[in-house]
Amino acid sequence: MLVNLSPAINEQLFIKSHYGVVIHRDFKALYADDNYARYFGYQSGQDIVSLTSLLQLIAPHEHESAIQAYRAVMSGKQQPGVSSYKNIDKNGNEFIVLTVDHVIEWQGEKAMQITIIDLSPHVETHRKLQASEERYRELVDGSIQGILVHKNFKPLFCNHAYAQMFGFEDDQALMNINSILPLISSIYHHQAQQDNQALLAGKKDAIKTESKGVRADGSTVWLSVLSRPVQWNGERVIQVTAMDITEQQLLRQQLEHRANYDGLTNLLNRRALSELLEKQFAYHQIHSAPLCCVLIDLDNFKAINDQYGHHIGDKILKLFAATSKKNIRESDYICRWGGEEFVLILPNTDIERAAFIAERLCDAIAKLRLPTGNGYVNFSASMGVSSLSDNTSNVDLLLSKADNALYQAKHLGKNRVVIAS
Ligand SMILES: Nc1nc2c(ncn2[C@@H]2O[C@H](COP(=O)(O)OP(=O)(O)OP(=O)(O)O)[C@@H](O)[C@H]2O)c(=O)[nH]1
Repeated sequence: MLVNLSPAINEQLFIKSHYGVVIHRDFKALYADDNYARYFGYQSGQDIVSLTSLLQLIAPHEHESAIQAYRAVMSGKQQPGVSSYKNIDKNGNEFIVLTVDHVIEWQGEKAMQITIIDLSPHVETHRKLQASEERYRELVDGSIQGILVHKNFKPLFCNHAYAQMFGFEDDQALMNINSILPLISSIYHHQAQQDNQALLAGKKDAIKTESKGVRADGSTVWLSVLSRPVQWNGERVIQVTAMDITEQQLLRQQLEHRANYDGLTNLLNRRALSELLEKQFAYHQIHSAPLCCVLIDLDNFKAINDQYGHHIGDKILKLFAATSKKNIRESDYICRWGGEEFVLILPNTDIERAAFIAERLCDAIAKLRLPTGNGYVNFSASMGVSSLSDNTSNVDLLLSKADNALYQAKHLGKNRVVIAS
């Protein structure tokens, strides 16, 4: 396009412009406005006109392409257009400008008019955005909460805390994996997939869960997780915020264990068994299924304690517990009822079978020999067996029937099993 412009019009048009304009022939400036001059650190357009060559303002490695483009456009081989150049100001600082070329007539001859557009406001905005992204990154990286963004479990972003929580060397190592599903314990996969779909479909705003994670070395980590949908490069994806609650979880498990298990024998304690017995009793009554209970009392325990000491008494209690566990099924329950008294619960077991199990345990106990500092010690147990029948209306009755049978076993000479009548 050939545009005719007089120097006066040029002056009026460009002097207050946000663009800088230069007109040149073979890179010798014929005219430059003050804006153009200022981009390059000069005072006025006249300073540019005084330069030997405009190539001084272009990065040396771009000289050749600038010259070729000039020749092609001036000869009509190439249409004038928009390009970007790396320019150099008076102080040697490099900056990138957008240039728009026009072929014009200047004082009767063709010349090249270049309008340069100052990209610095955009560059500044970009720089500020980058700075704010860096601040965000610092904030996120400084967070003790693990933060991860994923799309259908493919990681898009994660902070140091998240990578560390899962035992990765750094966040990049975690970002290299294709899916975070292997970092979730398999029993939680189905739930994780359902939650992911519900969040992406907008059925839920956020989901808070506790889940078990698998670290890079295969060990487990307990997490409190908040998942919510976020926009990420124009896409709806999931942001996960996770807290490592392994310590709290272990503490909770320990407290739960302490509340339900006896500290010495690690058998269920009386409180836990009372609850369990109520449930079993109701279930077996409803389903008319056989349920038996065996009350067990170690014989002459006071004498053992007196003769060998309390610590040997404790060892016997532990040995009894271990032996009992070996002699019952997984579905049976053994509990320390108190002192040297124990209760065995045998679900879905009729009285004949229960008597057989009790006899077998009684024999096994009687055969045990515990070494002490003063030779070996033998011990025995007496047992009373009761079963759920039509006239057993509650748990207490089931236990008291077993207790009566146990009393008879003691009365008959101990180290024996008596079945409640
Ligand atoms: N070592 C030890 N002894 C305990 C523990 N709990 C209860 N005992 C003791 O168990 C003994 C039970 O004594 P008794 O109730 O008289 O019964 P026994 O000596 O076994 O007599 P029989 O039941 O008639 O055979 C008491 O001396 C309690 O101190 C315990 O945790 N460890």
